[in-house]
Amino acid sequence: MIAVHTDPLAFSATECIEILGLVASAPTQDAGLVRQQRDHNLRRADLVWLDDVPGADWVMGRIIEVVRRANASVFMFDINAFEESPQVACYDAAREGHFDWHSDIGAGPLAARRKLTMVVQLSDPSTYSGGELQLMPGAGIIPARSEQGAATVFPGFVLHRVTPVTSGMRYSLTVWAHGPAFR
Ligand SMILES: O=C(O)CCC(=O)C(=O)O
Ligand SMILES: [Fe+2]
Repeated sequence: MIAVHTDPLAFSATECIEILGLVASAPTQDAGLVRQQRDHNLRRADLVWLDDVPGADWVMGRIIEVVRRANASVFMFDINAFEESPQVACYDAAREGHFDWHSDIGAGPLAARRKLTMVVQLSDPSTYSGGELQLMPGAGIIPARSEQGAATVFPGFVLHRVTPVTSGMRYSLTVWAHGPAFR
């Protein structure tokens, strides 16, 4: 099975800039983990839930299209819903923004139903350093593509992390697709 799929043109640079503009005026909340635990050693990022952002409906439409395409061509998982709001995270060098190794499938009622994760790179990679999304589907580490608008899609059980941002700010959009348990 291919464990990590990239759609390099999921969003255009212009669209990413538009999303960042919408999010800039929305209130943030300190990023929690699955089940709302907060462990700053594991994750440091500010979060905006896209469902709370006026004018962002079109983003969900695109997300559904990109995830459906990736699932139909690569994963063929049984997926039936997007049950959590997409989130935009900001990892800031001033806070050593990062997210240590984790998988996205958790014990909560929603997190337990996560099947696919999609992460979209919203920032121009020339505007920050560090902040690399890395995946470990097997023994080795696979770096995600970092181009603005590129989407990385992977099963929610795959270990991944974001290395500390050392300069600038990195914004990402994360969404989960849900369905019945793997079997
Ligand atoms: O920001 C990223 O690249 C990854 C975010 C992530 O892993 C998560 O929200 O679970
Ligand atoms: Fe994650």
